[in-house]
Amino acid sequence: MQVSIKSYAKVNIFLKIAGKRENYHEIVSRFVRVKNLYDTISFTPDNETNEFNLIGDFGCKTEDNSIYKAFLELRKYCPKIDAFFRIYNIKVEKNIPEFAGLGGGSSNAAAFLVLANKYFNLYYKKDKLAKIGARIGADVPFFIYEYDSANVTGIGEIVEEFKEEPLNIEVFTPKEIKCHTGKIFTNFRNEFYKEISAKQAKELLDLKSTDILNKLSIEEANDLYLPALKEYPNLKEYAKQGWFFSGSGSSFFKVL
Ligand SMILES: C[C@@](CO)(OP(=O)(O)O)[C@H](O)COP(=O)(O)OP(=O)(O)OC[C@H]1O[C@@H](n2ccc(N)nc2=O)[C@H](O)[C@@H]1O
Ligand SMILES: Nc1ncnc2c1ncn2[C@@H]1O[C@H](COP(=O)(O)OP(=O)(O)O)[C@@H](O)[C@H]1O
Repeated sequence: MQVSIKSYAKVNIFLKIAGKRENYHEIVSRFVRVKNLYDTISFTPDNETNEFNLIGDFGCKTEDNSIYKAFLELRKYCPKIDAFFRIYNIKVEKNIPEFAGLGGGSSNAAAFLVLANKYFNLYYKKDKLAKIGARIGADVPFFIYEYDSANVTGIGEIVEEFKEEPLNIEVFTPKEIKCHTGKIFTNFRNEFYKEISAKQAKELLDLKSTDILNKLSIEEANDLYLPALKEYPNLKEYAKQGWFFSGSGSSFFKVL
């Protein structure tokens, strides 16, 4: 019986905005899993609290944790997990930095759903798990599908596998800069707003990740880079030649 799972980080090879949807923005993006950066989530049978017990080095309260939110969503479909998680802990070995544009919270929620689906023999299809996951965070559906590389559109709910050779990605996260996604989108909307055309979007979505990075500058690849730089000017110090910016930051990455 599988009792643990790797919860990978992602980077956005490119991230363009295609429009507004209420308080959110529609994205056009290539997501790639980072195979050498992951948390490990395990179910361990030594919970003596008789209540939901999440163990790990998190920067937020359990009630705000994406894994707890995923547990609450899944419990609506499968009430028996409530009793199970009074006896079992959820233990997380945390390696992915938070507020880093690496999708750690979303990845953890998705990994929990994928592991629970197997552990409890639920046999939910990926599409159903992705719909459950989308209620927790925009990037959760991508991680549910477990693709190495995918085109992600909408507000993260449309995920299409992109077949390409596996990429070896190096990530650098400036420790002292914690990027707040909401604030960066607000900057984008107020001062940097632009939309990618359907034609430009298709061109990027069809290109291999390495070709995209050879073609675009850091500013061109990620529409949130300049709004992030406005909010956190120190980011500039880390923007070395050949490095790109992931999500709403603060991580930079390059393909080795
Ligand atoms: C833009 C991405 C790309 O991967 O950035 P990172 O979080 O990885 O940096 C993600 O889709 C982010 O997803 P996630 O981090 O789940 O965003 P949320 O917490 O749901 O959103 C925080 C806030 O950012 C804004 N927001 C978020 C996503 C989106 N597509 N449009 C938005 O305008 C909204 O104001 C929202 O209230
Ligand atoms: N399991 C989790 N792991 C990491 N961060 C989490 C988790 N659950 C909730 N969060 C919260 O999510 C926010 C940052 O999300 P995260 O996914 O780590 O970064 P980013 O959105 O930059 O990719 C923070 O407020 C963090 O405390």
